[in-house]
Amino acid sequence: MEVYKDITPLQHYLNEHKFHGKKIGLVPTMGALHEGHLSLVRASQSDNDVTVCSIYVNPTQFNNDQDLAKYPRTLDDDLTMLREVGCDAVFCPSDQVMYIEPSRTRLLFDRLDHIMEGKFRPGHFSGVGLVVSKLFNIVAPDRAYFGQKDLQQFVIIQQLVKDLSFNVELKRVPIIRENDGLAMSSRNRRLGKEGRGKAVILYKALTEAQKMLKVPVAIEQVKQEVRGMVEQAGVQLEYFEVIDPDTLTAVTNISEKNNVALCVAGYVDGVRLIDNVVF
Ligand SMILES: Nc1ncnc2c1ncn2[C@@H]1O[C@H](COP(=O)(O)OP(=O)(O)OP(=O)(O)O)[C@@H](O)[C@H]1O
Ligand SMILES: CC(C)(CO)[C@@H](O)C(=O)[O-]
Ligand code: BAL
Repeated sequence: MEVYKDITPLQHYLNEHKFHGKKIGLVPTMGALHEGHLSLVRASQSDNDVTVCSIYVNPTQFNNDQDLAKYPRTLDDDLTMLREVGCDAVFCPSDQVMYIEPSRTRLLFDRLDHIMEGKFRPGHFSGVGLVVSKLFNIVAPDRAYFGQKDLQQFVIIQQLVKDLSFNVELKRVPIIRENDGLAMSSRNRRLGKEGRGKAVILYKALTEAQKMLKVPVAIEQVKQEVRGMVEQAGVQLEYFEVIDPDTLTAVTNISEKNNVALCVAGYVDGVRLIDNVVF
């Protein structure tokens, strides 16, 4: 496996493969890898000749200094996992490589970032859009792989690709969960034993809400039940939204919709986690 910290040697490596007509898959991550990330790598491996995984904790998408400072960083273990899964190349740049000087470009996604993650993490999607654009320009992949866990991120990147004419095909990969249903997440590493026990309520609340929505019921009532369940378990609910997974618009009448996403965010002992189900 090739490991690149700088852009030019990575591009030499990629150009060689592109020259021979090889297809390139990109898996952008912030490291502290788990099975969720590896499923993205495997999806890329099955579609492409060469898979590049990027590992970069992007400061411009953090709206909270503590969240950035405490973000788990486990590069040596990450490289071992990627080697084991047979990833071809890793791009793990420093801040100096990614941002030669502080960036000034800001991206707005109109109503797409006025809700959920965008609402509660101001500036988050501007930073995501910026770093993903940089990665697309640096790697110029044929395909790029993102997890459904960050559903809003996926829809926003779809918009970015259309608006900026990036020549890349986006793939959404399903959520990988722990045995009890908790969505795998790098931030789960920050949970203590008690927090880990409480965290599963986010998934339980999503599955309960999904059951409630099988019969005609007011969405507001479902929202109240979810808030009650989550807070009863000692988890602070930030939002629970019922939306169209393709457009992110609020769903008010389930029976008229083919596709619905239930999205949740909450704080478990100070650690912010998100999850969703699409049905
Ligand atoms: N459980 C999962 N299943 C599938 N994909 C996932 C999962 N968790 C994260 N991903 C995807 O992996 C990519 C990199 O995500 P990231 O490095 O932020 O990890 P993360 O586990 O989401 O961390 P955190 O949520 O704590 O920031 C994203 O596209 C994300 O959606
Ligand atoms: C896409 C991404 C790697 C950009 O930093 C990040 O937002 C993530 O890990 O989902
Ligand atoms: N997985 C989304 C990256 C973040 O939380 O900033």
